[in-house]
Amino acid sequence: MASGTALIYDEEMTRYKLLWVDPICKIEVPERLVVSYAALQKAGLTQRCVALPVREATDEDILLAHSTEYLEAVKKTPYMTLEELMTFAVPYGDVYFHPNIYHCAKLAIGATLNLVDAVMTGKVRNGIALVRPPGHHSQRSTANGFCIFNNVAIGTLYAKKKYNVRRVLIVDWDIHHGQGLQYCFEEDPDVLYFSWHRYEHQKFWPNLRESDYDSVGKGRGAGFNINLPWNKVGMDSNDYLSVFFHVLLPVAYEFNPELVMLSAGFDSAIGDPEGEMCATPEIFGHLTHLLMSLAGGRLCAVLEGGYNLTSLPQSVCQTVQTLLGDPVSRISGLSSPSKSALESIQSVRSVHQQYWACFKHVAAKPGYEPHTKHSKLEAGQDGLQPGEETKEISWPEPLLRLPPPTRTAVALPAGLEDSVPESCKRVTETLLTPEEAAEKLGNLNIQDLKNKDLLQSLGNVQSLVDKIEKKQVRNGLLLVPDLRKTLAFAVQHALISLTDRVLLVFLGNEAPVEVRVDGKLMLVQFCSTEPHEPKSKHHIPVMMKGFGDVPGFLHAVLTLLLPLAYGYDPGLILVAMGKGSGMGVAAWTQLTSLLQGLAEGQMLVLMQQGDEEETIRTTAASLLGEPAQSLGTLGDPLPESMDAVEKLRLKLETQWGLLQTRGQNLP
Ligand SMILES: CC(O)(O)NCCCCNCCCN
Ligand SMILES: [Zn+2]
Repeated sequence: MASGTALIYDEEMTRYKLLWVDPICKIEVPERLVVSYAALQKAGLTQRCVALPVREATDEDILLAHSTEYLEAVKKTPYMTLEELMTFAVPYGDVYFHPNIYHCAKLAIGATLNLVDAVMTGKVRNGIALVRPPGHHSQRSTANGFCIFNNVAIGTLYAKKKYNVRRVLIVDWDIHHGQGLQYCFEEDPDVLYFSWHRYEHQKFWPNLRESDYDSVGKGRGAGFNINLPWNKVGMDSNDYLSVFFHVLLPVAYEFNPELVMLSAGFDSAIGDPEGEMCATPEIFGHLTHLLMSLAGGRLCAVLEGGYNLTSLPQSVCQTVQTLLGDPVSRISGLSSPSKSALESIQSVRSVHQQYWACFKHVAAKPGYEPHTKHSKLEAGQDGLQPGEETKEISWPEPLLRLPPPTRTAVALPAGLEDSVPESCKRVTETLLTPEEAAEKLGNLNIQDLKNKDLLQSLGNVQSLVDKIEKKQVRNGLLLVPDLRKTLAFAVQHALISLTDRVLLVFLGNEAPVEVRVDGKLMLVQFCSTEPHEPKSKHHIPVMMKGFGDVPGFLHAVLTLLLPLAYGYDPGLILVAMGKGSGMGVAAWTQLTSLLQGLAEGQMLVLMQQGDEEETIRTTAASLLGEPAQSLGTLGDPLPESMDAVEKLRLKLETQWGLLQTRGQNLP
C-alpha cells in the first residue's frame, strides 16, 4: 500500500504580483504562499512530507483544458508593457497579469501533474500542491478570478488520459464557485464535481445563475455536478459537516471514485474577506479526514484561494497534518446547521433525488426542471465592498495535534501474533484476579471469573484503556474469547477511569451493556432484529434489514452515526462486532477508519476470537492509518434500511441537530 504525503511548493510561484491599483485583485498576494509554507516548516511538517519538485507544464498539458488561441495569447504576456498587461486583463474580469505570471501558471499546473503522477504511481498515498495562480475559475479561453489556467481541470484530464482513471471526484471547498470546473466536466459522467460556494441568491461573485443548486450537469453528465450554495455568510463547522454527512459523502461513496482531486481553497475559513464565514481552521482537518477513506486514500489537494494570512496557514497545516495521519483535533460544542444551510441541503438533495440512490427517499423538488442555460446577472451588492476591511475577527490558534508514541497496540491470544502488521505494539498484561474482575463486573458470579482466558482479556482491556487514557497509545485492537463480558468490563472500566464521554458502536443483536441515563455512555447498536425499546436516549438501535446490506449500513454510518458521534463528541470510542454480524471486512474498515476522526482517534476495537484473520489484519491496518479498502460500486440500500434510518432521524433530530437534513417546516 502506498504511504507518505507529497508536498509540492516552489518559491518561484511567489514571483509575480499586482503591479497596478485594483481593489478586487489586491488580496491575491505572494505572501499567501510564503506564510503557508513557513507555517508548515515551523510546525515541522515539511520534513515529514515527501518534497516533490514542480515542473513547467507543456503546451500539450495546457491544451487538455484550454484553446490554442487562449494559450497563444497568454504566451505573449511576458513581453507586454504594464499598459498592455492592464488592457489584456480587462475583458476577463477580476484577474491580473504580470510578466512572470505565465511562467508561474505553468509551474502551478506542473506541480499539480507531478502530484497526480506521485499518487497514481503509488510513490505517495496523498499530497498537496501549494500553488499560485489558482485555477478553478479559468475556462477554455478565458482567465477569471485570479486564475489563468485550470490546474485541477488539467490534473483531472491528465489522470484520466495517462492513467486511465475512470471516475474522479473533485471536491471544491473554496468559498467561490469553480465555474471553470463545472463547465469543463458538466457533461462528463466520469467526473463528479462538488462545490460549495458563497452565493447569496446570485448576489455574490461570480453572480452566475448556473452556480445554483439546480445545475446538476448536462446530458450524460446529469447528476454529476453538485452545487451547494451558501445563501448567507457566517456558516460554521455545523454547516460544513452537515453538507459532508448529508450531501457529499453519501454521493461520493455511491460514485466510488478512483481518485479524489481537492480544489482546496481556504477562503472558506474564518477571517477571510471573501468568504466572511465562521468555520475555524480545525474543520479542514476533519473534512480532509472524511475524504481519505475514498479512492483507497488517493487524494490530491491543490491550493485555490485563501486570503486571510492567519487562517490560511493554519488551515493548510490542519489539512497537511491529517494527510500525514496525525490525530484529528476534537471539535466540541457542535449543535446544528443554520436554517439557510438546511434549505440549501434540502434543495440540492431533492434536485439530485432522481440521480442518486442515497437520495431516493428524499421528496423530489416539485416541478423541478434541470437548469441548462448560462445567464449572467450584473454584479449586485456582494458583501464587503472591495478594499473594505473585515471588522477585527479573532479565533483561538488550533491546538497541537501530537501523536502518542505508539499508534496501535494489540492484545491477541497466543498463536495469532502474526495476524497483524508488525508495527502494532503487542500488549500482554497481568491477569486480573477474580475479585478485581468482579469489582467491575458485579452482577457476574465469581464462578464465571475463574476462567483464565477471560481474566487475561479483562487484564488486557483494562491496560489498553489506561494506555490510551495516558496517551501512550492512540488506539488498540483486542481479540477476546468472550466479547460480551469483556465489553461490559471495558465500558465499566472506561466510565470509572475516564472523566470523558464514551461512545460504543456495537454490531450485533443483543445489547452488550445497560446504558445508564447519565449520558456518559452512548451506545449506537446496529442490529438486524428489533431490539426491545431502549430505556435511554443514549441507546440508539439502528435496524439493519440484514447485515449484508452494505449500502444501507454505509448510509446509516454517514448520515446517522457520524452526525451523532460528532454531536456527542466522545473522549473514547469502543467498537465491537458481535459474532456473525457478517458485515464484510470492507464496510467494517470503513467504519473503523471514519470513526478515527472522533476522540482524537482514541479508539478500542474488540473482536470475537474466531474472526477470520483477514478481518483482524485489515482492522489493525485501518487503526494504523491505512486507508480503508474502497467498497466498490455500491448497489441501492434496501428500502427497509433507508426507512429505518429516516424514522430514527425524525425521532432524534431535535436532540441531535446534526441529524437534520431539512428545515423543520420544509416538507
Ligand atoms: C481562487 C478564488 O476562488 O479564490 N478566486 C476568487 C476571485 C474573487 C474575485 N473577486 C470577487 C469580488 C467579490 N468580493
Ligand atoms: Zn475562492
